[in-house]
Amino acid sequence: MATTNGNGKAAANGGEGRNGLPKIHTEKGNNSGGICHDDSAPTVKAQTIDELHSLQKKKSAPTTPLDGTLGAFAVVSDQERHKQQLQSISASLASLTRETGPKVVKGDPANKAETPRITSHVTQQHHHHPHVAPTINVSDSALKFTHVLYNLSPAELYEQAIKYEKGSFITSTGALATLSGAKTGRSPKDKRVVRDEATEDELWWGKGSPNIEMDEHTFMVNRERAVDYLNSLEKVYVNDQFLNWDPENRIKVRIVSARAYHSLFMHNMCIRPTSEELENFGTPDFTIYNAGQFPCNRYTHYMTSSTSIDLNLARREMVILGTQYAGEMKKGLFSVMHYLMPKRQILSLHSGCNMGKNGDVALFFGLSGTGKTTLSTDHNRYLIGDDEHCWSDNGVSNIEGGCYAKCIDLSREKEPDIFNAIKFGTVLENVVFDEHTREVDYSDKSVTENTRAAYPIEFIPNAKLPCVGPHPKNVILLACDAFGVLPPVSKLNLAQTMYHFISGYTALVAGTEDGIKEPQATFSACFGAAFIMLHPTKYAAMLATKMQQQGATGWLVNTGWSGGRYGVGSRIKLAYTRKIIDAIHSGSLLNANYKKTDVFGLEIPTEVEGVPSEILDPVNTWSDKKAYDDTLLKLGGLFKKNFEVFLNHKIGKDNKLTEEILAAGPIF
Ligand SMILES: Nc1ncnc2c1ncn2[C@@H]1O[C@H](COP(=O)(O)OP(=O)(O)O)[C@@H](O)[C@H]1O
Ligand SMILES: C=C(OP(=O)(O)O)C(=O)O
Ligand SMILES: [Ca+2]
Ligand SMILES: [Mn+2]
Repeated sequence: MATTNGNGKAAANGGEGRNGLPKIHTEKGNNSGGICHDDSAPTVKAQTIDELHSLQKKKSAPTTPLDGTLGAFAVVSDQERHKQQLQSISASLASLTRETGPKVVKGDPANKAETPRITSHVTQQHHHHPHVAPTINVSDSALKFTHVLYNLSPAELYEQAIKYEKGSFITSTGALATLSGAKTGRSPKDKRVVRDEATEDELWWGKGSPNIEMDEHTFMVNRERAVDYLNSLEKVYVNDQFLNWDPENRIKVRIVSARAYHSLFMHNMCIRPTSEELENFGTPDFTIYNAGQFPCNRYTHYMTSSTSIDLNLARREMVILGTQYAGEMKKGLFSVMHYLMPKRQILSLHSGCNMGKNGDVALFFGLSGTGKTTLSTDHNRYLIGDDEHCWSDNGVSNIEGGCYAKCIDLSREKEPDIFNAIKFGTVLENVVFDEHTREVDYSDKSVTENTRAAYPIEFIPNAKLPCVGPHPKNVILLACDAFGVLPPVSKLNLAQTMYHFISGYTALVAGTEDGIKEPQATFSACFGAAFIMLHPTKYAAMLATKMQQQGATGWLVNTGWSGGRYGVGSRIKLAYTRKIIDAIHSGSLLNANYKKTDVFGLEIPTEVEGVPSEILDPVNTWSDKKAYDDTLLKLGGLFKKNFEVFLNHKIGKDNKLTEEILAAGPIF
């Protein structure tokens, strides 16, 4: 027998121990006879290493109790349920051009000890036949098993990601750092929606619409491509989860994906079923096939790149090819809700939402990066959700079960709740970290500026669970104005609220891209045109009705520049914006003194507690007054031009409101 010393050299095990030192003789009993006892506890009862390992894991408790007289019945129905579950998954993965669905089996193929529990072969009559004789309808793909990793836990998904997915690491706070591949943001130009008999009349098509058409056949081509890709893999991840905390309007979603990263992302972002709800899940209302590693075929009709995100409302399916950016899944499902909910007279909102101790609810509308997540995550208020909500006759409900925060320049001081939510279970996308300590450098943009964290909403200490609340009292429109001419806060009347809601203004800043020398205005109807499915005026009319009914107040908050445009002035301090938001919540801003601005005709307060009064009217902060006037008129012109397409649209049935909205824009 030989031991190895610190230098990797074998040391003779005679009178010398490690490093050639004499062996330590313990005093225990008289018979120690030169043997070193470093552990006096009884030894583990295992004959082999495998046996030892098997002691580590105990079976998860079954959700159906197996006791008493119901025992036999429960066992049968449990088994039956598992069989139905697998058949349902096999049906999801079925090729529609060949005879059979894939044989699916639960569990990791790497765990050889796990014998296939039930196999399911969708369209074949007999289920247990290990040797399928190939027929003319069966290709080789039908001969293999597709292993299904079904609703794995975060710990299991961590292990999968770290073992099998390059770029997966545990950070110093326990989050799972991942890479989303070549795409680090959404690809709106690659979104396609099936235009059929029903949707051609229902949906918003044409100029300005996010819905770029494709036909049913092309969808099926891409669907088959995704399904074949997924079935060609050794294993796929399947998540069965819910959307919408309003129990009457809950939607069951199934996400089939090839990466543990995607599975954990959706685990965090959707509503997590209890094990009992999962047992009785049944057939999903909507299914995503995420084959993001596999490109679409550019010879396919309607395809203009190797990325395609395809929505088929009739089939209740979405196919993702050629992008691994996880945000496509959550925002894709949001589009689906933007279609389904208005059909039920429920307004879907691209907004954050929180509630004060007294039950006052605020909505935060805004485009990407304007502050929905940051400002709805407020230590003094209950978080209902950071991004997607429904407003029904009963109040508001979050669509999701998690948050998706931007991480660029994240700091513990400025955003403590988000910072602390980045722990075990959280997916951290595209961040850079120290290779040894695994401490994340949130200022590093080497991979992308759009670094993100996805965490379950309960990681925020004052989350409101269940994520529902009463009718909103304040509707806050966030615009990150890189021109620096919009006031930090303005109080809006209903017509102005609708005008700005339909306009959906924010600005993209220049600097990161070559050639762009000045900030670019973006107008995105309903502060989320990329996700709406109906014409913007449909959502606007619903919002107007609801705000009128509830007497909610509209506000426009500029979270962008002050004291000059981008490059000259600076971004309004988050601390000031928070003070402004506090004053809106408390009601103190409602009763402040106001004056009206030129051009946009906005009501601005003369004082807000904790905010220097001189910044409240942007003209005061510009040293070059001529430049201010020119920039203000320039932005006013951009608003006017953008609104032209809405001039011949009526907002709901109310002629008077429509006229008021048209008059609520800039006047010069
Ligand atoms: N005055 C401000 N108000 C809001 N956010 C600000 C402000 N100044 C800087 N920020 C930063 O802007 C970003 C807003 O992003 P986020 O809240 O994720 O937007 P959204 O959820 O609307 O996409 C955060 O990184 C935040 O730290
Ligand atoms: C995830 C997104 O949402 P947001 O930036 O609004 O948080 C997105 O637009 O891709
Ligand atoms: Ca029709
Ligand atoms: Mn957000």
